[in-house]
Amino acid sequence: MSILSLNSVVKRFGGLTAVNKFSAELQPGELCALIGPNGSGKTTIFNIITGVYAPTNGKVFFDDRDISGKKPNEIANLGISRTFQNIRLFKGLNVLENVMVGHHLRLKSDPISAILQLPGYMAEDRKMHTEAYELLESVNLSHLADKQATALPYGQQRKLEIARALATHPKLLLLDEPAAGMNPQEAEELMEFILHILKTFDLTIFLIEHQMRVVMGICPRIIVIDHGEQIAEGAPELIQNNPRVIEAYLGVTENA
Ligand SMILES: Nc1ncnc2c1ncn2[C@@H]1O[C@H](COP(=O)(O)OP(=O)(O)OP(=O)(O)O)[C@@H](O)[C@H]1O
Repeated sequence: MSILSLNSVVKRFGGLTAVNKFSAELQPGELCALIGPNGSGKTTIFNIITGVYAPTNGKVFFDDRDISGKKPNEIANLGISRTFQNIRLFKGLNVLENVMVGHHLRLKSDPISAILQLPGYMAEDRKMHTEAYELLESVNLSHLADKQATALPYGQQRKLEIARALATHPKLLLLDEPAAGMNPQEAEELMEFILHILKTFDLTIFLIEHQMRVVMGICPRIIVIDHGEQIAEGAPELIQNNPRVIEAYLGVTENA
């Protein structure tokens, strides 16, 4: 049974069709890439999966449940988490606190309990603190727990963003260009990091990435989109040699 299923999804912005009858299935535990030229509709697909946009047509199923057009917080609560193209860490918070913000999404106590620091809230807060630290340990970032998040080297900030997304205990993690702006050494470390969290957290990962070295290096399956339509799907060697892909994408924008 697939964990994510997109059935003939269409998204129009006025006269522009950003996504056109796009269908795809992800199996539990998969690491699958979504690639395509700039403006081909990749982020729009992530925005539809996470409820930022409702599809104009078509359906999205997660864990066999129809999530098309549901609100972002409902979808996050069902177990989908994401990172963004641009880093969105909280300035003024340290590394541990940034992860705790992710944990806060799962808090059961109401805001009044938090303001009055009632025992129930305090116990939850302590638990969250411990969990956030354990999460940092499991991704080898705990030595940075008290550092200002935005003062970290670029590659570490990217990892921290992913760690924060994991704090909500997602089943499906969407990574939007995690290697953007990374040098080869940082990209190499990111690849190891992604493989590590895939195993450790029992995840399914859907990854948008322009760095072909990263995509071809770690993703057993790749979906290619052009002008909002799926043009190819398969293992890296098949994708690399697919004439439609070469014409649409690889020959034009490959920057790895
Ligand atoms: N909110 C919006 N309103 C109008 N047009 C939009 C909106 N969001 C995206 N688009 C358009 O939809 C098309 C697909 O954009 P999208 O950002 O999904 O592409 P992408 O493949 O993620 O591109 P990139 O690789 O450059 O990030 C583009 O033509 C874009 O300009």
